[in-house]
Parts: sequence; structure tokens; C-alpha cells
Amino acid sequence: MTKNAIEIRGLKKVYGGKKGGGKLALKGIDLDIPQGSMFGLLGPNGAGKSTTINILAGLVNKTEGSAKIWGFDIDDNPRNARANIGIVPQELTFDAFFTPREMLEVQAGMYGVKPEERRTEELLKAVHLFDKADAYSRTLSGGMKRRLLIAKAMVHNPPILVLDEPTAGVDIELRQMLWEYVRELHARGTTIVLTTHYLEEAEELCDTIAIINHGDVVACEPTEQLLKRIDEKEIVISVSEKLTEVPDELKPFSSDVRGDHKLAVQISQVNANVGQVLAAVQQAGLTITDISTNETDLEDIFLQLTSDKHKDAAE
Ligand SMILES: Nc1ncnc2c1ncn2[C@@H]1O[C@H](COP(=O)(O)OP(=O)(O)OP(=O)(O)O)[C@@H](O)[C@H]1O
Repeated sequence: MTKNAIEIRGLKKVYGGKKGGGKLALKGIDLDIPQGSMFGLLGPNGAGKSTTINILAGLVNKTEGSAKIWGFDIDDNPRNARANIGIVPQELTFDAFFTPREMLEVQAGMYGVKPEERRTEELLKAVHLFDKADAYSRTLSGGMKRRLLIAKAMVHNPPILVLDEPTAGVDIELRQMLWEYVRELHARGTTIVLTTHYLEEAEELCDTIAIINHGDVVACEPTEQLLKRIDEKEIVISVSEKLTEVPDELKPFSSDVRGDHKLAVQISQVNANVGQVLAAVQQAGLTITDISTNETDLEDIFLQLTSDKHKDAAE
């Protein structure tokens, strides 16, 4: 058995445009999602997250490349591949005339789960919908529908649960409840993959984060490691002297001259601290007139990771 719950190699997707001019949504990505991980697939709108998930779910046909789910190739062994994954889609799609209980029973039937092995009531209780078991699905709130979709994805007890943007339109209280259940599943050994465009969400929940942007994986590393990069700050130091180039004393830092009187220096916990930078400025004989800092946000990280300098490191 492979140690990866999901293994993606050279996965490419072009939407439409059989005669050329289609939309390149995935550029041939590689991605390993370790068994037992809580994995975040992070990226801005249109990055290619849903396309990746939908290919794994068998809802979108890939253009090139391969994917294995729990060791089963999605082309060679689609039944086994699908049996090992549960997917909670982004869209809340329902047959409004089924009750939650019926919906889970039908889904279990579709996966060939024998009646005596079904866990309909257990699942409804787990997602706090037992009291709605026999209500029409159309009467459920958005949050209830989302929870029902999680229960639906788990009817065949798959070792991998994928949640595509699970908190879109979900209030804070419900979000906590949802995460509580997801954490519980994870503690019981389920590999969890969630897509989000909120860094905070991935940061709070995931042990590993991959960042996807314009159809490319631009980073994939343990959350802690990634956050160190995000810890990066830019200090802008204004000086009275006119600057034409970065003084020698500041060359060990990643720095550049902005205008006639400003130096911008990038620092992170791992390479320097503010004190060292200020000491270097003074050693250079410059007179500081002002200092400001810019925290790096996710948008900056995307920009950094997609620039050529960082691209090599990420690959
Ligand atoms: N059915 C489709 N036909 C044509 N283009 C599509 C289709 N589905 C997605 N795309 C395009 O492919 C790219 C990737 O979309 P995808 O939905 O995978 O991104 P995403 O990261 O999931 O974004 P979001 O966070 O908005 O869901 C986007 O440019 C999108 O417009």
C-alpha cells in the first residue's frame, strides 16, 4: 500500500477548445497527499482547485496526466478509486424531495453498502441533523445542507474525505461545528483534504498546505514551514542622505533602493531581525528619518512564489 492517499502526476486540464484556444486550467501538476494528513489546497478564485477535485471525483475528464486514489489509478481502476474517496462538492445540489435519511440510504445503495452495514443514523447524529432526518431537504438551511453533504460523502466510510470550499456561506458557529466533526474524522484516521481561499482556515486546520495559482502548484510544504515564509516583512527605511545604490552594509539582506531616500529590506524570522537591519543602516553612516513595515499577506506570497526566483525553490 502506498503511503500517499492521493498521488497526482502531470495532471493537465484544458476546458473546451478541441480545435485550440481552450482554457488551460491545470498546467500539468504533481501533488502527493500523505495518508492521515489534514491537507489544505489553497489558492485564489480560478486557480484550479475545483478542477483538481472534480477530476478525482470523476466529474471532469483530465486532458493529460494521472491520479491515484489510495493506490488505485482513476483510469485503470475507477471503481476502487471512487470507493476510497468521499467528496463534498462546492455547490449545494440536492434532490429537494428526498429527506436526509432517504438521501443517505440512496447514496449508500449506490455505493453497494449492505443495509445492515449502513450508518445512516450515526451519520445524521454526527452532523447534528438527526432531528431533521425525515424533513424534506428543501426545508433545510444552507448550513444544514452543507452538513448533510458531508454525511452523504461519508456513507461508504471512505479513508479520504475531500471538502471543496466547505465554509462558503457558512456562519461562524456552524463552521466550528463542521470543523469539530472533520477533526473527529481525522482523529479516527480519515485523510482530510480541503480547498479554501482563506489562509487562516488552512492555517488553523491543516498540517500541510499546497498553494495552487494559475493552474500550477507553487508551494507544497508543512504549514509551519510555509508560515515562516509568510512571516516575511518588508521594512522601508527613509534616510536623509540621497541613495543611488544599496550600501555594502545592507547587501547581505534582500534589499533595494526606492526613490532617492528609501531603502526597502525584506526580513523573515529565519534570516534576520529588525535590529540587525537598523544596525547595518547605521554602520553605513545613514541617518534614519522614518521607518515603516509591511506585513506579507497571502497575495504577496502568491506573487513571490510565482516570480521566477521563487519558482525554482518551490519545484
Ligand atoms: N466548465 C468549465 N469550462 C471552461 N472553463 C472552466 C470550467 N470550469 C472551470 N473553468 C476555468 O478553469 C479555471 C480553474 O477553475 P477552478 O474552478 O478549478 O478554480 P478554483 O481554484 O476552484 O476557483 P474557485 O475558488 O473560484 O472555485 C478558471 O479559469 C475557470 O474559469
